[in-house]
Amino acid sequence: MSLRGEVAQVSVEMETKSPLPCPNTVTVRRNPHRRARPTPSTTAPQIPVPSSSSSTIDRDIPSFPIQDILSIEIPQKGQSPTKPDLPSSSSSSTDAPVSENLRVYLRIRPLLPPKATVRNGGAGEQNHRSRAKNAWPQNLANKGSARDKNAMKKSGEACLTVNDFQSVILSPPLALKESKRIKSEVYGGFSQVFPPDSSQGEVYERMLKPLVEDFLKGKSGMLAASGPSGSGKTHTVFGSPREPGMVPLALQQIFKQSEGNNSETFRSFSISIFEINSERGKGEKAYDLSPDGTELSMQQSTIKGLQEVVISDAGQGESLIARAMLKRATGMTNANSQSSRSQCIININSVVNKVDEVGNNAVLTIVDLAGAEREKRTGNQGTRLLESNFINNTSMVFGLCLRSLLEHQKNPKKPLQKHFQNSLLTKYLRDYLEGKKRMTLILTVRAGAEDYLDTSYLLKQASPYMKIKFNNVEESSIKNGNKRHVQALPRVEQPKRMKLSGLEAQPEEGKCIGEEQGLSEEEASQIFRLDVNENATRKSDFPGLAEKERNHQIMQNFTKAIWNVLKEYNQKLKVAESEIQSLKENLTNEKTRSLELGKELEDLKSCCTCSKGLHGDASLVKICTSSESIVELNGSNNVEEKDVDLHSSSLRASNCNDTLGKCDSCPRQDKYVFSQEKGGNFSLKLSGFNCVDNKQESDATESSSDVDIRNASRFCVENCNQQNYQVGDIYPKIRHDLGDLNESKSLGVKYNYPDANVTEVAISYSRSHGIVRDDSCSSVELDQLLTKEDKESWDLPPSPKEDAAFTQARSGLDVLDSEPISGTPYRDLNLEKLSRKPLLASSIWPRDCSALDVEDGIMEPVDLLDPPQSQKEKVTFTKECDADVVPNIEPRVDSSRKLEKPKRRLLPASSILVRDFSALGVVDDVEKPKSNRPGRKLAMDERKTTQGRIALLRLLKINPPP
Ligand SMILES: Nc1ncnc2c1ncn2[C@@H]1O[C@H](COP(=O)(O)OP(=O)(O)OP(=O)(O)O)[C@@H](O)[C@H]1O
Repeated sequence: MSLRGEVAQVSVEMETKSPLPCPNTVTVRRNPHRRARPTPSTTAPQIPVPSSSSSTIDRDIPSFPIQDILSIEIPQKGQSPTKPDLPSSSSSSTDAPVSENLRVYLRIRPLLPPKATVRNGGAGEQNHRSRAKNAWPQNLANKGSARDKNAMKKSGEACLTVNDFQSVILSPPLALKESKRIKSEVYGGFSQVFPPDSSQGEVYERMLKPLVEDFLKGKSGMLAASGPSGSGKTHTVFGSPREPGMVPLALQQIFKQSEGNNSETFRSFSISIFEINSERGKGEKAYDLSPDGTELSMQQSTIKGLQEVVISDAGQGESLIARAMLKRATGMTNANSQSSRSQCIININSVVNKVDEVGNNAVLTIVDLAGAEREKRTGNQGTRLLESNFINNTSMVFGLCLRSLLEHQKNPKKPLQKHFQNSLLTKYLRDYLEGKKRMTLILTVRAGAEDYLDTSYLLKQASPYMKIKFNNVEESSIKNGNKRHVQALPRVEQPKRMKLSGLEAQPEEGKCIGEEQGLSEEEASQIFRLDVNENATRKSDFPGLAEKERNHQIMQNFTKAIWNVLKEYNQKLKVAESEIQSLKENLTNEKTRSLELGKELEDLKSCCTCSKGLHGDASLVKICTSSESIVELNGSNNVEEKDVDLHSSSLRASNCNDTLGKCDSCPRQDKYVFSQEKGGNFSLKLSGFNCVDNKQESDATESSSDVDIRNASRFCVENCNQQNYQVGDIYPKIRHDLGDLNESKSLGVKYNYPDANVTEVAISYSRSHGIVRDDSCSSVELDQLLTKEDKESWDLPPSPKEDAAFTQARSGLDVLDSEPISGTPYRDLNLEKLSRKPLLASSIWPRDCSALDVEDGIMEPVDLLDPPQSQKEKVTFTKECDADVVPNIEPRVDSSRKLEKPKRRLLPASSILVRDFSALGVVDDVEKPKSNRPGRKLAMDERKTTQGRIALLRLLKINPPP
């Protein structure tokens, strides 16, 4: 086809397909076989396209980001091509919210350390070389193919090369290329890519200067540096003395520019700087890095207690920053010898005070994020690893917030996730992360082959961020004259403003605040004075700020004072608590002690009352004698003391738990039965005694209540051991003629109550008539009470244990008084009176005999088993009368009991009996043996020979009977 023919065809096609008028000039390609790319625009920037000669190099590049390139804002004529998207704050004059894209910058850290650079022939030369090495496509476009190959060889060391001022090419290392077939990728859309040889000044000019300019116009903004560990974030933000970073450069510009401002406008600046870190990975904490900084707290998105230090020139600001950097948490890792372990936030605050109106506050925030770390790369372990987790987590949350914002902006139906809640940093930067305020990101990367993974991850993660838009509410508010934005700055707690009118106002203010805080006037004024002094030392050229600062200090001092007061109270409270605790313990101890004492008392009482012998709580009732005799009640205080008619009376007591009973089985009513009733009462019934002697039963039974025991060798008192009741002591009323009773004495007989643990002992015997004892008493127990001689003389089975056993048994005896062999002497004792006064157990023989007094004609008791030493008369009597009968027991006197001297005590019958006998001097009459064993009788006779008898025997020897 001829050229003319081609042109004609094109013309026809255009006429038929396009309704638009035909352009004046039409370019027709000579080579029709090649598809022409759509021409975006005649004014499109000259995008350098790699020539075909570089096809071998770009073989692996998957696709050229043509769409991204096409979406780039086309710079207007005259605009610097290196600033394609620099914001123009004055561009928008409408009242609608200013919407702009998030600016993302990329800075590549040089591969070689700066020192090496210097050694290799100077920074300028090296920078040139570095640029030549990495800045693509300039290298390829400008140099020859041989040099290109060389460059590529060298670039084998680097994974990242600059594609153009807005894009980079990420090439995997050879190993990965071959094994995983990973291809090179182009990442574009950056606001600006800073090649490794970019200076700090360049970066500042392109990246931060526009923000600072806006800041000076009252617009807040934020720059955040993000990237892997050791990629140069801190270097970019703070720099070094030789290469000052963004913050110092910004400060310089701020003060330089504000100097030339309108004199009507007072502008003051302050700096606050703090860090957020996590000690050992546990929780996040914020610390103020300013000179007097302490730990900070955060409420919602507001940091509380953060100090704002007023600065009047850049130098002040720089030195403040330098000091803060010394306080910042850093650590050594394989990736960075001085790796930041915290997120650092610097706020440069600007307060504009115009003469007639309150100006707009603006904040320029610069954030140096701690770099994301891979364990393999950093070699972190232990605490460092925990810190890494915190750092990575914060980076992740930061990224999630931006992603969520992007998705929400793409599809407004998708709710904006509240990822910001997951870290302090994102909480603090909430407004920025929710697209309400302008934000700028700078990504720093290392271009080394070993950094491929880190770099790739960062680029992949960050490349969508560029599409995020900010609806700059703040800016539109300013334009509308709306001052709400001042409140919209949540970062630093605004101190309360206070109105002052000269010096006179000072004490008033102090007082007022004191009242407010609940402090005394003196304290308040003192604090206020302190505050004023402190304030006075501060350099402040700006009255508004000075006032603000002063008020802030006042509040701070008050807070401290209150804190101290609270601390003191807290300490006092603790002391009081500990005192209460100790008192409680004492109380518990005392209670326990009193319980124990109570128990002891109970035990003692029960011991004293011998109540155990009768079913637990039951009282022991002792009957000593017949209707004329004494009724003694042992034990329970609940026993109502009454006059007792032994034949019909009953004693009542509460607390008796056992079943009452009556000894119905007893055939005779001459026995005293102690029994208990159901319902807690007990009663004492006089039922007489059922005293029978095995051999003289008939005599005993027939003799009714008057038992003549003269012929009885043994009297057995029947123990009515019915099921639920016990016979207490049963003492037969033994009536005998005094003259018939030659010798008698009382001993204890051990009663063994089967249902009770305690035994009671009461024995009465008359030498001449035998023994009165309980049938139920085991022979062993009885044996323990009696001596061998007794047994022999009384015809009892011999005991293997003899005296020792007796002594042993004696020690545990609870003894009831023995029944006296009553007779005339009894009547001498004013029995009527005695019978109306029952004795307590403690006064009963043998335990308390020693304590008995002789009063009202009552004879003193003689404890035959344990005679008191003081009573010689009785002891003597016993010896004289019963030297061979009475068990050889050493008298034992309980000294503790001696102390108690009851006034009037009832005498045990036994003692009376003994006394009576001693008085009667009836020794010889004992010679009438009642034993039914002749041999024994003889032996006794031999032993008990009296003088009369000896004389009689002599006579018989001299004159033997025929
Ligand atoms: N553009 C640069 N030019 C020269 N030196 C640089 C550059 N970027 C970084 N460095 C040097 O690299 C080292 C590590 O940089 P820097 O501490 O800023 O890394 P970082 O990203 O802050 O690391 P981290 O997250 O662990 O704190 C420093 O010694 C710094 O001087």
